[in-house]
Amino acid sequence: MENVVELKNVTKHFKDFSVKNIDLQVKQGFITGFIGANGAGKSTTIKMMMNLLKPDAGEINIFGLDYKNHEKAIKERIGFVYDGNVFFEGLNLRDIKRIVAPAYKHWDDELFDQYIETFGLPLNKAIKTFSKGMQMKASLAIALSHRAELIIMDEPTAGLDPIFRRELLNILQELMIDGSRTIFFSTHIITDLDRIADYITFMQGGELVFNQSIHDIAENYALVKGGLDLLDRDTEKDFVHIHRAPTGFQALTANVNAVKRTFGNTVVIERASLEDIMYSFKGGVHHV
Ligand SMILES: Nc1ncnc2c1ncn2[C@@H]1O[C@H](COP(=O)(O)OP(=O)(O)OP(=O)(O)O)[C@@H](O)[C@H]1O
Repeated sequence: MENVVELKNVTKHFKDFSVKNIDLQVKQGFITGFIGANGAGKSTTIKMMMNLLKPDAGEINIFGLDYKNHEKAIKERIGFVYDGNVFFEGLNLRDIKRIVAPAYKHWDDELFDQYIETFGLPLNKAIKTFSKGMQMKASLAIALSHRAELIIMDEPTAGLDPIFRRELLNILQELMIDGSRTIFFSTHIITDLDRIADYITFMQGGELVFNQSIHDIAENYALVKGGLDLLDRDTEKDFVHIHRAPTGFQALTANVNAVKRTFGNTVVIERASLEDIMYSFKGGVHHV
């Protein structure tokens, strides 16, 4: 199976905000980074993927199964890691293991002990005494100990120091070696993505802007700089966003080949970073 997660036309309305018509496929065996500004709808989308929130419309399939008929089977195969204390605060990891293990068919006690040791976590200390990084590691250890095929994480690196963060990213990368696992995680830390992501899902204002491989993004997106006299109604069609200044324009294109055809060597073309792309879309999705 190529797509582990499939969202078709998924919509969720809140009073002042909607996630609209999301079509998203998450590919098996890859790490997908989920980006978007504050309030773009990332957590809402992740909650729908986890069936913690029901969509108002659309379809969600995980491992080709729907939640209506296969919730238990799906959840067995997902590890959910998110920013916040998932556990009862007074408990320690030994208690948690006792409570959580029977819930999973593929729970592996030895693997759990191994991760606890690798992550340097104490078994007997109450979770409430754990730092944010330790809590994240505990949550990940549990996800991994039931041999989750799909790991979904909502901002797992938020609030972690750079050393912990890099350690976590290395662990995630090691998990991918056998090729069968899939990781989908949201983050605001773009350098995390440069380090480990294969695909980027970008959401803005409740809409999906794109879901593309890092390679395709680098091939297609670019920053273009040139004189204002080059812009007119036709040439502007090559851009998703244009910033005009008295000295010239800077624009983002999603089709660098079209720009080359239109402008030849009258413009300067530079690589667009993910940050450049996010910034250009900040006013909302421009349908081009
Ligand atoms: N249960 C809810 N009821 C009403 N509005 C909600 C609810 N949950 C989320 N929202 C609104 O939906 C919007 C998107 O929120 P969401 O948490 O999905 O964004 P996000 O992309 O994860 O943001 P951040 O990066 O800041 O965590 C916000 O405006 C939020 O206020």
